[in-house]
Amino acid sequence: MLVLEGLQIGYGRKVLATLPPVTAVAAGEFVCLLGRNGQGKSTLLRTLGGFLAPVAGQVRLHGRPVTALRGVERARRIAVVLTERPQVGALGVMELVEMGRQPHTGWAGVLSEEDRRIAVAALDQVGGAHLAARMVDSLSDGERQRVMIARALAQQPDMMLLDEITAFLDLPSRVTIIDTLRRIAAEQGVAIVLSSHDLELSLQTADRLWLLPGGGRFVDGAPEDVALSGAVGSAFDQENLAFSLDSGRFESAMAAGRCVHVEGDDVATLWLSRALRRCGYGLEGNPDRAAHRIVLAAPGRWRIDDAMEASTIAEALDVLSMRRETC
Ligand SMILES: Nc1ncnc2c1ncn2[C@@H]1O[C@H](COP(=O)(O)OP(=O)(O)OP(=O)(O)O)[C@@H](O)[C@H]1O
Repeated sequence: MLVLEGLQIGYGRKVLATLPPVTAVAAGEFVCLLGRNGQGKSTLLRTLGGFLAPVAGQVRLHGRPVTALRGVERARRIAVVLTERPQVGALGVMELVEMGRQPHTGWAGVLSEEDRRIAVAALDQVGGAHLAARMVDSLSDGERQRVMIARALAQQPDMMLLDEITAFLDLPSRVTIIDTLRRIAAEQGVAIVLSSHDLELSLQTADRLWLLPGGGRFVDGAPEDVALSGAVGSAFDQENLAFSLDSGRFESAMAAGRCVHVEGDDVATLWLSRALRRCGYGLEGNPDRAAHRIVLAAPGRWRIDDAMEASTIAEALDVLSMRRETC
């Protein structure tokens, strides 16, 4: 559906990223775009939508350059959701969502029963049905974000470009919205590119990850391949923070020299690992590479094979009120 040919994004002579000769996105794919502040996520989204000319190369949607799409045709094919607060004046929520149908109405702009049904369903899909009678300027940031996503869904576009749309949402809402978008991509064949700072959620949910690690580079792959390649770490790691391949999370880099291996099949193993991380320990999957080995011998009971740091580790374990087993 979407083909990026020899694309370079940026402004004037300033090139932010150079993409491979050909990058294609199929209908139904859900792509998460990651990168630190200022690496070019919004610039890439604007370029994909045809709102900004590429420094080099071309973006084609169904074979046509996106820069050649105009007015209604662009609005039928491409929906864009930004984090910025829209200047909509005194507008009702339902009116705003129904605006998503405008590219599909005739020249008179009259909504049919079907248009209204689609708008209602779109608001429902983002869990916003209860907001239908509200005014847009009375909504919280998170509520407004749902309504903007609903408007984009009502547009029934071929491609959705979403720029940090989950920034204002609480965790359950973020997960729900991402699940909804994934489902819509798959069921309705919409290509979705979503920029995000939520690395862990993106790693878990994206069909594909696009990473802008800086230095003009662009990394494209399955989330697991991108993580295993070390690209996530090299893009985000800093002195006090490192991406752990063992846990798939960012961890305090201070932990690197204090590696422990935790053994046990109880759910407490997970929570013990978290407590240890918080206390500055790194988790190591391979016991031979760990400085200390902690064994959860039975529910609520633990022992440390290496006595050297037993007292410090004991402090971490105290958090869980676990009883030490003498060995
Ligand atoms: N119109 C412009 N002209 C020149 N440079 C620009 C313009 N707009 C943005 N930039 C610069 O391009 C770089 C990339 O900006 P962009 O907004 O795409 O980054 P981003 O990855 O989306 O960042 P963030 O995570 O902070 O939103 C930044 O250095 C920014 O200052």
